[in-house]
Amino acid sequence: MLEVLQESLRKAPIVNRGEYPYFIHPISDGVPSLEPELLDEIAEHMISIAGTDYDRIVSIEAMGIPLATTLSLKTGIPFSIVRKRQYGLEGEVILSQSTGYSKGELYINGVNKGEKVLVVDDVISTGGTLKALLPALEKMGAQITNVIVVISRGDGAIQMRDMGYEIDTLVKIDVDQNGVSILEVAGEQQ
Ligand SMILES: O=P(O)(O)OC[C@H]1O[C@H](OP(=O)(O)OP(=O)(O)O)[C@H](O)[C@@H]1O
Ligand SMILES: Nc1nc2[nH]cnc2c(=O)[nH]1
Repeated sequence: MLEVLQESLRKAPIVNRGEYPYFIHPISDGVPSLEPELLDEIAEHMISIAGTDYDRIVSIEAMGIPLATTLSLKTGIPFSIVRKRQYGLEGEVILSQSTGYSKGELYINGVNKGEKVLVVDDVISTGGTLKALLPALEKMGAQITNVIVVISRGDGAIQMRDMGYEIDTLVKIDVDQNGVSILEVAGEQQ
């Protein structure tokens, strides 16, 4: 299951961002090369979880973009990207994002009241990004059908469950100076 993803994670190099051991991977960084085979495997798995009964795919710049694009091409469903840049359009919603290594503002445009949305992203770590985004989408009147994140590190997904949000993750990993260890793969018994 998810063999291409697992193989690529085993090869991921680590760099330090301050105290934070940061893994570098095609899905989370677009580096060194994002292969169609990997995008296809992930998008097919996401569709097997979420189906296609939603009006919009929502993801976050930068590395949500290839995931949302692949899903959109496969499903024919449009997507909106939550940006780190302000546009000042009517209805734009501003929220504060905090991750293990950065803080900043996010700007939501294009999500309409009453829409069913699928939220996808590349990584959940502290959960800071989704803790800000999911309540904001609900406040805008969106109905979140599924939230799917490719790579889970740390306990962000568990914290989100305690807040009442179920996050599907494809692979759970641990990261230290030596590399990535795969702890759990979706659909596989441990
Ligand atoms: O669970 P969290 O601690 O919030 O971390 C997860 C977030 O971190 C990454 O984004 P990043 O802000 O690094 O942006 P990028 O996609 O532009 O690299 C990732 O795409 C998530 O959005
Ligand atoms: N690429 C990458 N993205 C992340 N988002 C949260 N943690 C990480 C990490 O270690 N690497």
